Amino acid sequence: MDIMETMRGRLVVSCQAAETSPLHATEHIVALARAAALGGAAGVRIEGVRNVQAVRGAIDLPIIGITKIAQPGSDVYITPSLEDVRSLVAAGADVIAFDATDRPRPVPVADIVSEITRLGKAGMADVSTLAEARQAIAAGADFVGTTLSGYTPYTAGTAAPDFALMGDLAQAGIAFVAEGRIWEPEQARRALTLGAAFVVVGSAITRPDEITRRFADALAG
Ligand SMILES: CC(=O)N[C@H](C=O)[C@@H](O)[C@H](O)[C@H](O)COP(=O)(O)O
Repeated sequence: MDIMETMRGRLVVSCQAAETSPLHATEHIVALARAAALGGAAGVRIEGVRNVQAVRGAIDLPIIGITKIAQPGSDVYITPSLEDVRSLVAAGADVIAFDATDRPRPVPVADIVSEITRLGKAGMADVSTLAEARQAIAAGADFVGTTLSGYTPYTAGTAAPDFALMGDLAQAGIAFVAEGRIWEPEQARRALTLGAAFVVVGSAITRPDEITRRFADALAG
């Protein structure tokens, strides 16, 4: 079956850990991915070539692969280069996600998309606005993710999750994935009713430090 169809209407879990997290090591990322698979995830989103390779060897689910590499003179850090695309594909990623925001970037979106297509993989454009989504689809991306809403200067402070953007994407007929700042199962369900192909949840499932802080802050009043 088409890789996208296996994830349609279902949950994909982003298994990532910041460099400062006690879960940063590859073995922990693999454990998080295994736990996601046990819990019923239809796919995982994994950062880093080494992590993608290790998770590929551990579970059978589709992998959305990304790198996060800071770029000099640019705020774009999700799969910024053609080399990142090639390494992620070689490591076993099924879908390559990349930053498609309208910010200065080392490599044009169209070139990233061409490389993903050349390698026979699906391209997921992480965007923050409807205009960026239109541009990414015009450049050949297979679908977009709402991943970066709230993270560009021009979307800072938007409601989380960005249901308005999801509604706009649906109305424009753009294939989209709901990702970013989803903390409740009810929000994930609502994203599907708005037309999301599938829903990606990260922090609320795989970042125990942030989950702890949420409870601790609630008690601190
Ligand atoms: C903005 C950015 O860099 N987002 C990253 C993209 O891969 C991850 O840090 C997020 O955890 C992921 O998108 C899932 O979102 P959330 O953790 O909010 O469920």
